[in-house]
Amino acid sequence: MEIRYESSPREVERMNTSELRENFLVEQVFVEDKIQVVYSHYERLIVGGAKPVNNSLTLGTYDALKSEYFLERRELGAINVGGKGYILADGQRFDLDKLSCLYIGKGVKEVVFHSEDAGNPALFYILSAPAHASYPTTLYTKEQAFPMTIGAPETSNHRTVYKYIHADGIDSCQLVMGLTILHNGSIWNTMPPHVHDRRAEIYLYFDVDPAHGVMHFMGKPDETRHMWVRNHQAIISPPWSIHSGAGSASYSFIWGMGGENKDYTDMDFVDLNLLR
Ligand SMILES: O=C[C@H](O)[C@@H](O)CC(=O)C(=O)O
Ligand SMILES: [Zn+2]
Repeated sequence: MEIRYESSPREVERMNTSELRENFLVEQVFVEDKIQVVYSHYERLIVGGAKPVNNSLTLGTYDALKSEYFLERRELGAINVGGKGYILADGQRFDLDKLSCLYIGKGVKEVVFHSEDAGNPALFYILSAPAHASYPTTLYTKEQAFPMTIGAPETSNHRTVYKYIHADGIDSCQLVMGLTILHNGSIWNTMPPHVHDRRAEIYLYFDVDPAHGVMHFMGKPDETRHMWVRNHQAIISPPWSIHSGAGSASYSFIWGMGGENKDYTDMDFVDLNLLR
């Protein structure tokens, strides 16, 4: 498991492209027949992916956690961005079509990821946060996820937001998770941008055409930086940073957070005149 430490706004101001990418971009989330994870010291979020193809994949624990099993002191959300699959949580089976989300609570000892069809494997995106209590393991399909359409074609940010794990959705300790689908022809996510110093956020870009990409913007609103991001890559966004992107074509992304509250609407919007 790779460990990523925090960087201060002062450090980020001085980073060049490769330093920004080393600190904030996760280049490979899905590796065939592996569970791949990165431990971020921002809110101690663990981000990663499980891509079972020829075998099922069991979520083991990691040295850095000093725990008997992964979810001993953690909770986890998994969203499938690939073909049909299922997850066994202590033996109980949950089927996940593309864009279904499974929340797995603290205390579940065995988590196993399966694909239905090796020819079209499931891609389980994983986000996990420390947890102090156990909430029920719960599945939401995309249809259950409170779709909300925002933005407009005129501003190239027309998009539908699906909220799965949050204050009014699936219960959790601190994990918040959902996804956003850009409408055809719209390219901007989270524009106008916002910050929420109470929560760190992690993005996974998906359904990005391989011939295209997304320019992702981060940094303090008056000190922005950018990174070119491809399909199935993740971005770690510090609490003080904006997180926004413009694609060379439409795309989708999963957003997930941990921190002080689970209130999706708690965002401090940035006046576009103040961006630098
Ligand atoms: O804090 C919330 C997250 O940044 C995302 O929900 C924003 C988003 O999906 C969007 O505006 O497109
Ligand atoms: Zn946000």
